[in-house]
Amino acid sequence: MSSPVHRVSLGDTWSRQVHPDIDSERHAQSFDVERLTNILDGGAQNTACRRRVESIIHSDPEFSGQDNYFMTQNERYEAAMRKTFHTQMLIQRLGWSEKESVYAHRALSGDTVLGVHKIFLKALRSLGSEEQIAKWEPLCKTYQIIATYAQTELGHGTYLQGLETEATYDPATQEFVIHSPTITATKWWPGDLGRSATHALVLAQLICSGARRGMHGFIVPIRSLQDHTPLPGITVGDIGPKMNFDQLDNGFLRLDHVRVPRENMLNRFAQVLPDGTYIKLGTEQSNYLSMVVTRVEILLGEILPHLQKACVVAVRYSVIRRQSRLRPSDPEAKILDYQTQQHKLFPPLAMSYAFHFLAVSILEFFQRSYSAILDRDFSLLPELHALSTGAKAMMADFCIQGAEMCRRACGGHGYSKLSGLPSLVTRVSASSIYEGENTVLYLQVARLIKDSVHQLQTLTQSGADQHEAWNQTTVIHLQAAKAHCYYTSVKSFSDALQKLEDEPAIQQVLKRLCHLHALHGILTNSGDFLHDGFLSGAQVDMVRTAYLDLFLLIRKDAILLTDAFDFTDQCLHSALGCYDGNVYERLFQWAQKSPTNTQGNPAYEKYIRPLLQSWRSKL
Ligand SMILES: CCCCCCCCCC(=O)SCCNC(=O)CCNC(=O)[C@H](O)C(C)(C)COP(=O)(O)OP(=O)(O)OC[C@H]1O[C@@H](n2cnc3c(N)ncnc32)[C@H](O)[C@@H]1OP(=O)(O)O
Ligand SMILES: Cc1cc2nc3c(=O)[nH]c(=O)nc-3n(C[C@H](O)[C@H](O)[C@H](O)COP(=O)(O)OP(=O)(O)OC[C@H]3O[C@@H](n4cnc5c(N)ncnc54)[C@H](O)[C@@H]3O)c2cc1C
Repeated sequence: MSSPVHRVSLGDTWSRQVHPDIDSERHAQSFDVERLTNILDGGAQNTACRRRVESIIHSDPEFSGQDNYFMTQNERYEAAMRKTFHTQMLIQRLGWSEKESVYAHRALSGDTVLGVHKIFLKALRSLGSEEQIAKWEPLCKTYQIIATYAQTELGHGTYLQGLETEATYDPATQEFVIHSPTITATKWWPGDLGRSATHALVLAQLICSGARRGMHGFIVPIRSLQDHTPLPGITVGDIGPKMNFDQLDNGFLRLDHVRVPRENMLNRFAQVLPDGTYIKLGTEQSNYLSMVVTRVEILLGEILPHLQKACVVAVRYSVIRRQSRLRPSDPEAKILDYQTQQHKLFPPLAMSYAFHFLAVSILEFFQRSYSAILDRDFSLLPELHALSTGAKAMMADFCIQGAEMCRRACGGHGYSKLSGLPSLVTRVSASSIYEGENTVLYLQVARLIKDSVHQLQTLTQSGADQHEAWNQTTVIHLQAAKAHCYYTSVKSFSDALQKLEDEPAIQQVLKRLCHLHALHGILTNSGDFLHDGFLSGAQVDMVRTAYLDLFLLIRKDAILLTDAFDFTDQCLHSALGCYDGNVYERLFQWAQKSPTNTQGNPAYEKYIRPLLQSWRSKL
């Protein structure tokens, strides 16, 4: 079967010939892959639009990422900035919409920068007044300024009430004096801050009329728009090498009594009048809204694609890799035919779909409730906060675990950067931390849950201090929150399947994944189900049997289920995961490009040759 006509191949020697071992997996199609792709995209028009964008991106050498694996941090940053620049030029020249720029980001596998500039823009729209949006939004959208979101400090990331950066109002000049009073007040981590941003939304403790008013956002110029040098009172730089995100200049920022006009405090939910009078227009947590917005948006845009791509690479590789024999008389087996390999890969594959439908349902809830919240009707904010924090924590956890399982399922070649899997694992690993550390976010959800409350009440009634009682029950709260979040992922998957009545073949295939996802959740937590008598041992055995029986049905559709994500080979950037399955030829050819093979051996003359000769000196 030839590649689908829309597919943008790597265009190298092996793209023209599909390996028979993967070709055979695409012959007996039990469902229409193209229709499933359309469902994942939210409609056939979106699929067509996405592919047009991908075709433009992949046909332009400016966007090539083929040398990424061999680059230094500096080279990665410059290459990512080049792609970001050219993407912005394309958007301006072709008049691309927000949707098309999202598709461009996907095509480039997030190998761009200025992502936090977009977070600044969302925070401006959430926390800024209409006047402030009217002033700063055009400057942002046309990149007349480059902004970052500077909340986390060296000393605090989770506990926002502990942030030390101060914004003291001076009624004499109607300015805020923004200052980093201690070393731990240094802003630390904000993306695009280290070398790119000209402005920062600095989250600081507001002090006015002699009182501390909590965390508010202040737009602070940090670099000259003429020559990009730091402005007076600003110390700024890059925080150094990280586990991944090499292309991103996460930075540090110290402010030495930097003055900004009163109009630079984002004032949708609070105002400071010229005389310093503070007027609260929202709740204590209104200024936390920007984090809710980002948590909802990164589910589909940043976190989930890493798991989906890891599944595509590992499943495709698992029908090419043959190792050992199922029976002595058989040819070597495709490793995907081993039950243990299915046990490694099918739960993450099922999660890749479950989390897609969960994230879509949360995005829909967000779109229904956001405008009301902006109008200061906060009735839906607690639910939105609980949903977004729970989903972000759970999806981050399972995408990290699942991507790592996919990497380990590919043996030695999964350890090679050329597989694309180590980069997926180390990049998605950040998602358990950014936009809120997972444990802390789960505990935000746990406020909703019965058993843990019972324990809390027992402790409080026995005289324990309320805060100590909370701390002494947080492990059980965490378990309850995780169970609750997993349940919501099964429920939203099941609800989504109800809407597929007119696609029976797709509904049936996805129903198997939904059942697998649910049964996997029970099996990995069977102790809890046995503990409170919800299931007997015999019933857990039935769960295991049903779980393993599903493998046989899912196995025949596995390649098609990964094809449906419709990632291009360039986007996967993997010698193991290309559509055509020619793994070994690509691994060998890509390795030749490594500088270790093209720049000679610097150690030979200095060390290897003397070492090889050293025995002579003993004679
Ligand atoms: C290339 C792109 C790469 C991907 C993007 C990377 C970008 C990364 C950007 C960042 O990382 S920005 C920094 C993100 N930092 C955080 O998310 C900080 C996490 N910490 C918090 O969210 C809060 O400090 C925490 C919820 C942990 C505690 O809040 P509080 O210290 O105010 O105390 P508390 O837990 O008692 O919450 C007080 C009330 O606020 C409510 N609340 C807390 N957070 C809220 C929220 N976000 N929205 C609405 N309500 C919220 C909370 O439910 C509670 O309501 P109730 O009293 O009615 O129960
Ligand atoms: C790649 C990346 C990009 C980032 N980008 C940005 C950005 O653009 N802008 C920005 O402002 N920040 C950014 N951050 C910072 C990020 O938001 C913080 O690191 C995150 O909020 C966690 O805070 P922390 O690092 O201080 O960890 P801590 O809060 O110190 O957490 C450390 C440990 O303490 C535990 N802990 C903390 N509080 C509690 C509690 N109340 N109860 C129980 N346990 C607790 C946590 O569970 C965790 O195990 C980024 C971080 C990364 C890794």
